[in-house]
Amino acid sequence: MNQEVVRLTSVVKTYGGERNRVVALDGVTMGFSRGSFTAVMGPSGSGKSTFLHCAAGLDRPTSGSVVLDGHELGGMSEVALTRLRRDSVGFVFQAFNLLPALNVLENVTLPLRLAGKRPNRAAVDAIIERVGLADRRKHLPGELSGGQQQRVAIARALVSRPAVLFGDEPTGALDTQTSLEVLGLLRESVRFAGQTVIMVTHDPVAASHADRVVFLADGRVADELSQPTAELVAERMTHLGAFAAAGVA
Ligand SMILES: Nc1ncnc2c1ncn2[C@@H]1O[C@H](COP(=O)(O)OP(=O)(O)OP(=O)(O)O)[C@@H](O)[C@H]1O
Repeated sequence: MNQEVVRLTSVVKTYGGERNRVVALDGVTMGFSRGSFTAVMGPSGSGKSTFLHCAAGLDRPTSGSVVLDGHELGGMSEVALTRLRRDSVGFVFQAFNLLPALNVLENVTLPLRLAGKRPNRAAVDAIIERVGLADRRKHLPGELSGGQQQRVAIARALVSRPAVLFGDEPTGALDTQTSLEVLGLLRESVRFAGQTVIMVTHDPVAASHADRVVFLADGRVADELSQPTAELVAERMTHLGAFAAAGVA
């Protein structure tokens, strides 16, 4: 089934006023099917974060439409939007954003408890097991490695069974080996649990774990790659001037 979970149509997002207008997204049209893993790449300032915020209902486009999990976000009230984000969206950031005084189990179940839902013990245990932290359930974040903390954040994002998991540089703070573990976990959640993942990254190796890479440049979709390899992704990025501009290549 190739049902779309997120669709952006002609999305424009501008910041500033008459005199200092910045066009962050300049007519982006893009769909994401259920159970797909997409990486979003592009040079610095190309609109990746803005895209993520608009697609996830954290920010409203200036014009155009965003449909998330069957809901057109345009006409929704703030309350309805908050509820939709809570029920349909999971987030994983570069910074793990765990609560330091809560243990693994408490951090993972926090979104459910905040939503007034009683956590299903078996389901929570299963997700903690899936991220490989069954023997760390009572540990505090400060007692875990960076990779383990990010795995807690992923478990927390997945526990409410979101329609989409959004990642904003989820491996940005991790070393190469730990990044691979975290990417493997995301890949697994797509392959075996049918999770939809949309991840912004600067790293061609991270992007190569996705099914598809979408390249943004100047707020527009500049290119797309299916079944990417790190080499092909790096080559496309070089074409977009990303690495040259960043002084990487
Ligand atoms: N709150 C804001 N106010 C004004 N301009 C903004 C704001 N947020 C982003 N921009 C501008 O919009 C454009 C796109 O920014 P965005 O952060 O989406 O890019 P990005 O691709 O995520 O960049 P990076 O890779 O450096 O994080 C940039 O020119 C940026 O300066």
